[in-house]
This record gives sequence, C-alpha cells and structure tokens, in this order.
Amino acid sequence: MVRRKAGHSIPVVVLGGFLGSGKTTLLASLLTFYKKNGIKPAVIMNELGDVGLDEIPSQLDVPVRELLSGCICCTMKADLAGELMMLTNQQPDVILVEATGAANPLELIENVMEASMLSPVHLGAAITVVDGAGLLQLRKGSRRTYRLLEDGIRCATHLVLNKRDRLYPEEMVELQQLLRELNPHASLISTERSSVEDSWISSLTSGSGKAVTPEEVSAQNRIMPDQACDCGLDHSHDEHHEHKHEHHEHHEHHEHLMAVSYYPDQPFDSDLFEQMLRSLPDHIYRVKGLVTFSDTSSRYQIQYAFKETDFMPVMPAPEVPDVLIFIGEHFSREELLRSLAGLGGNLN
Ligand SMILES: Nc1nc2c(ncn2[C@@H]2O[C@H](COP(=O)(O)OP(=O)(O)OP(=O)(O)O)[C@@H](O)[C@H]2O)c(=O)[nH]1
Repeated sequence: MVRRKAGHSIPVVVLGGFLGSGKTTLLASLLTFYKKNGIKPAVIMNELGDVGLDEIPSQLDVPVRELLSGCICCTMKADLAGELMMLTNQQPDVILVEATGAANPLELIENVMEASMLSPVHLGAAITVVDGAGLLQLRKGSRRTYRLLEDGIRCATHLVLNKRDRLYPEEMVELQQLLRELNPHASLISTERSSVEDSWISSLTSGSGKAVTPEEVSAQNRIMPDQACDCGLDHSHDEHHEHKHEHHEHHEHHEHLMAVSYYPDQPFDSDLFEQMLRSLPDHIYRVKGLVTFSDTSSRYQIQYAFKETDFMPVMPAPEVPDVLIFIGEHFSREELLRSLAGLGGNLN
C-alpha cells in the first residue's frame, strides 16, 4: 500500500456484520498488518451498550474514538461525521469504522459518503463479516433480523465468511452459494478467526482512491437506495431525508434489537454463571462483559455469540467495573433480571 500524500483524501474502511460475527477480531488483524507495514490507521468504534469493552492493545498506538450507547447509522450519524473530521486532523493513512452489529449497512455507507462532503475522506471499502452458523440460524428465525443481514451482504464490497471452524463442508458450500446469490460482485473469502491475507488487506485501500458510492454499491448488487431502506420512502432526492431517516431508523432498525447493561455488585459463582448463559433464550444473540468470579483468581472477559462462549482471563484487571451487556431481539428485561437475580448485581 502506498502511504497517503498530504492533502489527499483518506480512505474509510467500514467494518460491518451482524452481532458477534468477528468484526473486532478482523479489526485486530488489520491493525497488526498496518503496524507491521508502517501504515498509520485511526479507528472509530461504535457500541450499542454504554461501556466500550473491545480494547485495542495499547502497543499498537492507534488513535481510537469510541461512540457509545447509540448507532452511527442513525442516532449518532452526526457524531460519526464529527469524529471523521477530527481524525483527519491527525492525518491517518486509513480510517477504520467498526459499526455496531445492529447497524443498517447502507445507511452507514451513505453517512460516510455524506461526511466525505465535509472532510477529506472517501469510502474505500465496505466489509461485511458473516458468522456462517449465525446466518443459517437466523434464516430460520426473525425475518427483520435476517433482512438486516441480507442488506449487509448485498452492500458489501468485501465479504468475509467467518467462523469456518463452526461449519460442516456442506454448510460452507450452501453459504458460499447464498452469499454469491445475494451479492455476485463483492470479493468473497472464508476465514477462521477473521484471519485474512496481507494482499486482501492491501486491496481494501489500494484502489484508485476513488470513492465507492452507495449508488454504485447498490447498483452493482441490484438494489436501489430506496429499496434498501426498510421504511420504503424514496430518500434519494428528499430534502427532509435526515429527519425522516432518523425517525425511521429509531422505529425500524433498532427497536427490534435491544441492549441491556447489567452491573454485578458481587462476584458470581462460575458454575451458576455458565448455567445462566446456557439457559439464555435463542433471541439473545450476544453477551459481552467483564466479570469477577468468587471461585477463580482473575477477572474474565466474556464473549458470547450465538450460544458459543469464550472466557478470557484479564490480567491486570482494567479500571472498568464488572459489567454484562446483553443484545438481542425483543427479549424480556424482567425475565433476564430474574435469571440474574441469583447471581447478584443491578440492572441498568
Ligand atoms: N469459533 C469461532 N469463534 C470466533 C471466530 N472469529 C471470532 N470468534 C469469536 O466470536 C466472538 C465475537 O467476536 P468479535 O470479533 O468480538 O465479534 P464482533 O462482530 O466484533 O462483535 P460485536 O461488535 O459485538 O457485534 C469472540 O468470542 C471471538 O473470539 C471464528 O472464526 N470461530
């Protein structure tokens, strides 16, 4: 990759994909590559919850802006534009934007395009990371959530079919066919732990420096901007687009997905905690957190996505209180509270 010359437009790479698909894991690979190759990235991370738990290792020395408790495709659209503008002052070679797993991808791409009118940035690539097993599960589940996933696949310039280790060979074939049907034009790779080749990373920004436009993305993928937006309004020439859009987003894209933060006020018993995770309903798709157990010596970072859980010991403990963030579709806060009551803590 050629380093950006002063005064040139900075490529923005959007990292999209549904909850828990592997976006942060991919972000880590990209940052390691950039560090190794003397390329200066900057990062915008967006979380639906009110605590940012996805830490970027400090040795990578990357400017990171966190946007919490909202989504940059709608309620935090203006914040995204502001953050992009601020980061350009630091003259990075590339800006990586990690979306929430609930973001509407086409809205996000449009928002980056709109920001490019105010700042020297352009959309370099739109990556969609797909959790193959999750996609197969959601295909049989909620229509609205599945449609969000389909939109993400359609809008991508680069598709990453991740969590290959969780798929049988015949499922891999089925998923590759499905992704190709939904988006015949994007590059498509399959990965484990979002592990990508250096040449693939270079391809994200090695284009002519010309922006990918939402119209190009949607035309390539045979969807029109108005079709891609669930509300069915034709926003393309609409002066009140922003207002309608925000209203729409609030009611259509996020109301069916909700995030609940829980602050434990005492350590959990690890067996009871695991039992609680196992008994979560299918439509709680994602849990992230930092917890202390009464029967272990270290604190743990918890990652739960589609019934698969990772516990990672955290040493030394970061200066963040114990917290659990549950994200899913129309789940009952009260039921969740009841199942957590035996473990100790406060619902936020
Ligand atoms: N089995 C398996 N797990 C993976 C793979 N890639 C990532 N994970 C795990 O999946 C979980 C979610 O990964 P993240 O990278 O945090 O996913 P994300 O898309 O950033 O999640 P959100 O931002 O919360 O939507 C973590 O526990 C990862 O370690 C993979 O290829 N296989």
